[in-house]
Amino acid sequence: MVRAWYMDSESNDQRLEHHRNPPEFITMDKLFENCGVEYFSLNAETYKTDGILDEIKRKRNYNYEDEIVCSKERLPNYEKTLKTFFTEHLHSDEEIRFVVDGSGYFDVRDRNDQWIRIEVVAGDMIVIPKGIYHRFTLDTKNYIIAKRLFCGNPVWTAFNRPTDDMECRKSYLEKLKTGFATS
Ligand SMILES: CSCCC(=O)C(=O)O
Ligand SMILES: [Fe+2]
Repeated sequence: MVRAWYMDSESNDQRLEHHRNPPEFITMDKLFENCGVEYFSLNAETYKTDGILDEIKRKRNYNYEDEIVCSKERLPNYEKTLKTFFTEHLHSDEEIRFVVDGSGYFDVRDRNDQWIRIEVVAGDMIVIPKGIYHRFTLDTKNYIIAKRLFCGNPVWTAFNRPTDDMECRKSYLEKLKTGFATS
């Protein structure tokens, strides 16, 4: 079961859970309403044949797919790349990740600029909207494999905060006011 919670403001080890005291969880429905992050629960054992991932890809036009392995042995420039992932940034396209093995945390800024930590494990798929500030970290197990989906030719460019003049940022802020359309 996917979990998401508001983070404390401690700056110790980013790989720890960082709950507030007492913990404050948020459901995936509320997360979508709050900041437009979408969540799909898939079956990591059967996704190749059960048709659910295929249907999401078809409906949303995700015609590009590859796989990223984050582990000390297999991620090129391990330390540096993880640092880049954890630097607060946004993209001009959605960031779509489907976890097939391992686990990690996606942190997103809610509409009040508070960090929400989303714990992802095998079977979890999240869609981080374009223009939202976010970051990623491994947890203490230091291992995740995720499929990266994309509409068209992938662009992974990260724009570090602050980058508030970008069109995608402005349209994201507009959606915060008008609401996120359900797909
Ligand atoms: C779980 S995917 C690893 C992180 C990543 O690809 C990203 O932040 O862009
Ligand atoms: Fe990102």
